[in-house]
Amino acid sequence: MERPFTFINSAMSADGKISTKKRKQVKISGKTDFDRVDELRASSDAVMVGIGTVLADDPSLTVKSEERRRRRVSEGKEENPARIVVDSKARIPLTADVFKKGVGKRIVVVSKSAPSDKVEALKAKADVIVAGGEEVDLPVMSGELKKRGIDRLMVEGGATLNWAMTRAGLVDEISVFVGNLIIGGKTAPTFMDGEGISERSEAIELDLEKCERMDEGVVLTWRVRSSGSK
Ligand SMILES: NC(=O)C1=CN([C@@H]2O[C@H](COP(=O)(O)OP(=O)(O)OC[C@H]3O[C@@H](n4cnc5c(N)ncnc54)[C@H](O)[C@@H]3O)[C@@H](O)[C@H]2O)C=CC1
Ligand SMILES: Nc1nc(O)c(N)c(N[C@@H]2O[C@H](COP(=O)(O)O)[C@@H](O)[C@H]2O)n1
Repeated sequence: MERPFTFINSAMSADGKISTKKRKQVKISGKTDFDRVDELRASSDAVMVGIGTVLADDPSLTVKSEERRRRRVSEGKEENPARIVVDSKARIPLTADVFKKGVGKRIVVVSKSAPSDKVEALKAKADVIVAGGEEVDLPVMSGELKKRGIDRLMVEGGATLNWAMTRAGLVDEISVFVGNLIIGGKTAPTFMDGEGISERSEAIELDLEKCERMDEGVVLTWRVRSSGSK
């Protein structure tokens, strides 16, 4: 099934953590990197996060630069890319910032196990896609997004969704800002959590595309070697 070109962008500490042991958001990126991320959002058709990120950070996922929002409008697009939350059980609060802030489409992807009253309530705020039985079926979701005209999809975490999307062969490219700090803590989320591998042969292979020094850190861009067919 056809799917969007999909890339993950994240910011991690030098020891691979993306937030604290209390799952509290930390500023890892510097000013230049936040600007790079804003451009990535502005040039995408959609920005996606998992429900864990919404519950932890309550992000708005909007394009911050007014100039970039204007550019999108001059190209016939909405000010912000579609904002997508992967949320099997429809746990997203109706008051989440992703609904409150900025103009543009919202999509919540739930599974059949989501309570129907909450799904109905969400329909007033977002386009609701149902994919999968217990948890969201990510390949089905990707196909549905493509059908809705999403050709370029940016995934902004968190740890569980990054792993699940990559393991499912749905990710083409990964960029990660590695900042000049150590967070530590064995329970702090890492760039990719999920189930992980037991053997080297199960590893997801990458090809390094670019390595640039930025702010007080570095941005690494990788191609995923054997991602699923588009
Ligand atoms: N530094 C950075 O760039 C970023 C850091 N974060 C941090 O990441 C943490 C949140 O990460 P997580 O708790 O791992 O949550 P997450 O944002 O990865 O969401 C995971 C949830 O998605 C749902 N889900 C639905 N279908 C799924 C499927 N098929 N496979 C996997 N998950 C599915 C599940 O409920 C799962 O618990 C927060 O602490 C946040 O601050 C989040 C985004 C970016
Ligand atoms: N790129 C990047 N660098 C950091 O240092 C970060 N802490 C994050 N966090 C991500 O940004 C989201 C916030 O988005 P809004 O500003 O609310 O639009 C947050 O949820 C993380 O996904 N990213």
